[in-house]
Amino acid sequence: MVSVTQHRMPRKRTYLICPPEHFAVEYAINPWMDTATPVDTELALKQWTGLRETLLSLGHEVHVLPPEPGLRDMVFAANGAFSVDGTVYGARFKHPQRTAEAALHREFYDRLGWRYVAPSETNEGEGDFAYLPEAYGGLVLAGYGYRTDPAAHAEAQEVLARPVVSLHLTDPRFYHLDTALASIDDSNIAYFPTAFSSASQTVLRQLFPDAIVAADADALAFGLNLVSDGRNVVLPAEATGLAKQLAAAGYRPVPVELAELKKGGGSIKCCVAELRP
Ligand SMILES: CN(C)C(=N)NCCC[C@H](N)C(=O)O
Repeated sequence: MVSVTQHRMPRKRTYLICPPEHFAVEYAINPWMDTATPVDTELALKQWTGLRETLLSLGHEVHVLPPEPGLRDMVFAANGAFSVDGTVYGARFKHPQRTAEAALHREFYDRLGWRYVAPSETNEGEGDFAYLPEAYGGLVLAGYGYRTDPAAHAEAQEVLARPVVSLHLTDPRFYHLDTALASIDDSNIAYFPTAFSSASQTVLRQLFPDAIVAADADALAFGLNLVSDGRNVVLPAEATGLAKQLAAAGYRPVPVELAELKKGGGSIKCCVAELRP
């Protein structure tokens, strides 16, 4: 019998998502992508619609970015920017196949009237940046090793005026921070230690002694590619062990099936950008 120690309070969020109407695997820029494996775009769209309905049913505000023909990975909306307190640090994609997405995200924030800062350094938005508003007065965690250049961490710190902690990703299967680490509420995280260098593991242990540590099977099921409102944790249905750990810690796991998008190397969090006014 699991004892729940705490009742977690949700906080209403605003999200940006983009339908996988043009999703396909026509190039391979991460170890999960295989151009020989066919993609069922209709199934991807059906699963994505389930994700959208789940976010709405939890009471969140959801904006939809129109997809652009030819931009196969645009469904992974989290990579388009990173915002904190109404300031948007724009993305600059590493791979040319995704470069054009950044301007479409910029247009979205311009329409909202948010302050948008164009980056000089390569960075893939919320794929490699996470924000914890109540940790240490407001802390940014940032990944590097595969996509985002460490120089972008210093740039983000200047733009967002929040301390940025650099974390070194060392396993190519976990090529973005959000494949290996997630904020589960405003001050705590869940993560998969062995995706990080041993020095970064030490830093994470020091900063987050109460973190939930994911097992290999859940991390490989992209279990950490989750979206949490502080109580409801929307995570891939395959990550059953992590769901149990979260429930034991007082969170409410909300499993969602999104397996078709895993063929592109992403899951729930990759599809959901959080807008922080
Ligand atoms: C959690 N992840 C990895 C993301 N935040 N984004 C997914 C990007 C997938 C895309 N094919 C790419 O390789 O860029």
